[in-house]
Amino acid sequence: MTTLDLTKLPEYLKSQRWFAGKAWPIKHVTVVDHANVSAGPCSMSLAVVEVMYELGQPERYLLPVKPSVDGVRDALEDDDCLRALFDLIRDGAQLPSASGRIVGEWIGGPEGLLGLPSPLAVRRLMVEQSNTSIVLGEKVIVKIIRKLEAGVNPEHEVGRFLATRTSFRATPALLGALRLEGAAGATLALAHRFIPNAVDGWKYTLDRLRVERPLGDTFLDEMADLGARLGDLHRAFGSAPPDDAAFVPEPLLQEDLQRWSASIVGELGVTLAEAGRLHTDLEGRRERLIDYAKRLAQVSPSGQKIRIHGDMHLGQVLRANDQWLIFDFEGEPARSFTARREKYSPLRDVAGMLRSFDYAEATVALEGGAPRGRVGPSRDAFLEGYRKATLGAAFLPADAASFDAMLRAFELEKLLYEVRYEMQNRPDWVRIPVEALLRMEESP
Ligand SMILES: Nc1ncnc2c1ncn2[C@@H]1O[C@H](COP(=O)(O)OP(=O)(O)O)[C@@H](O)[C@H]1O
Ligand SMILES: O=P(O)(O)O[C@H]1O[C@H](CO)[C@@H](O[C@H]2O[C@H](CO)[C@@H](O)[C@H](O)[C@H]2O)[C@H](O)[C@H]1O
Repeated sequence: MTTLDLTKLPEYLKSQRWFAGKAWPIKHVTVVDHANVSAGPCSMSLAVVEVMYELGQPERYLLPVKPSVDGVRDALEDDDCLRALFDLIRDGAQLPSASGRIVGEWIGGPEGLLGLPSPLAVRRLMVEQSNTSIVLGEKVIVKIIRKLEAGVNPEHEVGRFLATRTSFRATPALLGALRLEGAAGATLALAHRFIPNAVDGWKYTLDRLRVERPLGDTFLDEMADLGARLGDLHRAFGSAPPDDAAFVPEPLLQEDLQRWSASIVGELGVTLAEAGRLHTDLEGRRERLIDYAKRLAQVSPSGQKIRIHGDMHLGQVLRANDQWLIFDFEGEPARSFTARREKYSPLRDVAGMLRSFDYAEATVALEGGAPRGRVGPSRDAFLEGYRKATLGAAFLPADAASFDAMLRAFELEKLLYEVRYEMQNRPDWVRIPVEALLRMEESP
């Protein structure tokens, strides 16, 4: 590639919202692969750059760039280039790159293209996100992934599995993807069906908590529905056939419970070491919390490990036409792709959503002193909906005591993740999971 001035890249990267390494001195940036795309008025290069830091692990980013007098210009500012990217996906195109190839994949069939206006109107999504999403013709949403990870992208893999191998439709359907194959291989972009007039579950719940005290029956019914949709999702994962090694359920073994328990104990150590200095009330509570994690290893194993959502919270569901849709199957951003693709107990997703109810209530309480202690019925309704939808499912633990001990341990695991996530990203919010940790310690 000739148009990319490498000396300008560190400064350029540091000015981008999606660049994760703003705090670290950059040693150098190299281009590890690139492909030139020329389509009508758009001429751009899809470059994969590797950022080496003075300290720490290197990171890779996708840079769709155009020639510019300043050295670098983001090609995603150009509507024609956004259309050209979508065309690569829709046409199942193949393009050579310097050391591999770019491959478009369309799984939406001819019906996925129905109603797409021509020319395609382009709208950028104005939300805080670590990728760049655009809406095309109000029918398709394309997420261009900025920070690239090695290995199989779970959102791509899960989207394809749900769309092609299951009847689960409570999700915006995956329509296609753009991949880079070769040594620097990665998923570069994903296209999903766009859901117009959708509100995300976090905003939806906050709005209800702000006006309804106590929460009304309609809201509780909606929470039961949400639990049922998560149950349906788990049933879809649990239905994977034996020829699908990445998805087929596996028996849950004692060693899984021991490994997960040990990992939570380890996370407890790391988290308390980091958070304990600022939140001294956490100090001295370690032993009781360790107990919750250790109880997981003592559960007698039953049920299965299946693929799960992995980062379930209210921001990962959409409310549209009085229905819930579950989306964003990326998993927890702090974990590697390999870790995010591991089969796990589905109760981990249930625990994630329960934590989100606590977050919602705490947020509204902080805004205006609305009373706490109102989300218990939502929690119960959600669990009831989940239990009904998964009655008799092979992936669930065989008895209620195991269900409760596992759920509690996974809530603790999520809480510890949240403490670390908030310390790094939103220090003002860290009190929410810290207080929940303290409450957990007090309960029987
Ligand atoms: N299929 C969709 N239909 C409508 N809105 C969507 C759809 N997918 C995502 N969104 C909106 O875009 C936002 C960002 O999408 P998301 O996939 O979470 O991106 P990121 O992984 O970069 O955070 C979501 O919070 C949601 O509001
Ligand atoms: O960016 P992602 O959506 O993949 O998830 C990360 O960020 C979430 C915050 O946006 C974080 O969720 C935590 O905060 C939510 C409220 O903003 C709350 O509903 C969740 O329960 C809480 O875990 C998520 O953990 C993190 O992975």
